[in-house]
Amino acid sequence: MRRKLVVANRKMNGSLSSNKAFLEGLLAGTHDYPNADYSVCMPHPYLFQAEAMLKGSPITWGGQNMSRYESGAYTGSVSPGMIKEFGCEYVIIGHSERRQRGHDTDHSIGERFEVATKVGLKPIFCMGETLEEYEEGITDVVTIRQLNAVIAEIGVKGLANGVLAYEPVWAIGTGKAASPEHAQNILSFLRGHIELLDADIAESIRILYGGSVKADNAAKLFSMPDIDGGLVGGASLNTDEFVAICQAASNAYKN
Ligand SMILES: O=C(CO)COP(=O)(O)O
Repeated sequence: MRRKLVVANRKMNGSLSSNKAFLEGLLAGTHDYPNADYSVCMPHPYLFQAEAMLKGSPITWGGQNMSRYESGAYTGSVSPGMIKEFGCEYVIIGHSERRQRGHDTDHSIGERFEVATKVGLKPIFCMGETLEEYEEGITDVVTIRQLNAVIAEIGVKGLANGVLAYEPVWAIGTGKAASPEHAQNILSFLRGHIELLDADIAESIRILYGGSVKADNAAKLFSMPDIDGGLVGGASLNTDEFVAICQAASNAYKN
């Protein structure tokens, strides 16, 4: 059975003092829920703080994006190696908030997946359809296009170095999570696609759901067989709510 993974995507939120309170609360609050994995993706300036507070604990940390280049004249960008130097386990790539503003394309995200793994980071690769695409009924076409762009870059076996996340754009920050059945259908479809290429990778890879995951819907979402955890935005800004989501993940594994 795959262990559930719950990742906080704190987006562009926090401060040294509020992060400290959150991380302390998370360390204490998840102590009794050892049956799932937890990670916190912070804005780059706070990675040093995450490392200082979480090193040696079961909770890992990660970045929210990175350049696809190793170094050079890219003002304002942060390289994979820099993120790795702060002890990160993960880096989010392909988030819709970056795709939508035209920063990231299917191809450049595939490249990021590859360079992240080269420095030992595990990419959390996000896919998902817009509301228009959902209403058109082409969620499968869109997510497979996004997934195939990464597979084209790294090969199906390369997926083993990362985590996948299905995040329908219409569910992000709206309070309208996908139904557990819809999320399960899409995750099962994506896993089935991978299975055609490599059954072992399909069986072992973790696929998360993201989009308005809250304390009150987490247990139902995590009870679905193909949902291996959550990528949590807004609810990760409230320590108690995020800990409740972690508890749901830990309980789902035990059940
Ligand atoms: O974008 C998300 C995580 O990456 C989800 O955000 P919300 O949980 O705020 O909907």
